Amino acid sequence: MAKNQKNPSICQFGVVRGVHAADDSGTRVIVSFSDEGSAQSAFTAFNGRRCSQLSDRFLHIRYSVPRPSSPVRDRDMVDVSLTADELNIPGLHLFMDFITPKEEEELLAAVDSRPWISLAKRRVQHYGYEFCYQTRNVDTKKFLGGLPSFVSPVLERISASSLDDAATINLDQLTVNEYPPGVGLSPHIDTNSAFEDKIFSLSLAGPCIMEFRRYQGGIWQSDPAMSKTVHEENTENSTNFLRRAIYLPPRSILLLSGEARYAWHHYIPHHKIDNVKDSLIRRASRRVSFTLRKRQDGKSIAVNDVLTSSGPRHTRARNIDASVKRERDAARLGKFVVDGASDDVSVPFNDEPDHGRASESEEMEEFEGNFDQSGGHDDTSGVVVGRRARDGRFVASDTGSTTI
Ligand SMILES: O=C(O)CCC(=O)C(=O)O
Ligand SMILES: [Fe+2]
Repeated sequence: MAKNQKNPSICQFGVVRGVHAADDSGTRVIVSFSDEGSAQSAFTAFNGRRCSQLSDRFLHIRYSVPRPSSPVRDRDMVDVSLTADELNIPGLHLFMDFITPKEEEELLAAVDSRPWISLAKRRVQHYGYEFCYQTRNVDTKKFLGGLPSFVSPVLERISASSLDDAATINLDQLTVNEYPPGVGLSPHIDTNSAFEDKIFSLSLAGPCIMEFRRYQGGIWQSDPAMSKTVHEENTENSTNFLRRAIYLPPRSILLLSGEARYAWHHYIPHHKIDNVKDSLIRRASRRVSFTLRKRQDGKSIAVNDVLTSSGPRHTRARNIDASVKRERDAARLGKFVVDGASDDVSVPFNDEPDHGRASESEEMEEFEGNFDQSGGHDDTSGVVVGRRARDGRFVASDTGSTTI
């Protein structure tokens, strides 16, 4: 903005560290000052005023300030892996481009032509068996019929894949989840007694990251002879856990089995933007996932399946028969033996976001939110919008300027 009589120059308010387009619309620009006072002065001078160089149109300005990084924020950061090898959780596999873009389109069209069930924050569809969110179990009385034909190509590909004994898995339950940007899933382990070992999750339409937590004290043993006494503990309040995260691009399929399925809680952070290898990647206008599972046939017994009580943050362990469970699980799956913690105590499955610490991506989301308020939402899903500098500041991808 040139200096003239009507419009002062932005440079007169302080050191400008960068000016760059906020998006492709050509109507929004980000000006980065070296300090907040300068931004505040520029805001006061320009906001709501006409701009002669823009045909006397009004300027609408908002500004954001990076939060200082704190120990809490550092703790919140977790490196996001791009491959299962890098993530290094036994039993977890990620296959890129499992389906083609055309197949993805067809799957989305198929579910969009069918009725969605609206939960608090996201929409779902169930096929095969209905999943009950109160009990976190399938309702065996509600057999909805075989899986629909639109999912057959996916099932065939799973069977034909090199996955361990994939051909023998008769997947019979499908949950379709649709997540708007900013909506994730709380930490949980899919109920043991409801589903068999292998759980597949196909990502469509947009990316997200999935995080994993393994509470300390547990060791995964494939040798049943190494059985130990299992004590119960509510892991919900424990902060003593390992964390890992992996990036799930659209058209990839994730397989959780063994340790990954039983010993690690998985969840999707409630982010609009994910920090992946120091790139900030915007979530799409939606992410749709197909979670494919095999219902337990009732012969296997699992214990400590967690039921959600009336309060969202309370869990209740259903102790069926720990010794039977240990034997069966050991024989069938290997054993997750825990010193001082039960193996299947899950944080309740609910649809509400975690109201915990703000994550470093959420800081960026506040910034992002400011632009959303000023209108003109563009769906630049999966687009790298910038990167996170070591000192915690957001750096835009095109100019390298620090935004305010
Ligand atoms: O959306 C996903 O990929 C995961 C869904 C999930 O974890 C579940 O339905 O249990
Ligand atoms: Fe799950």
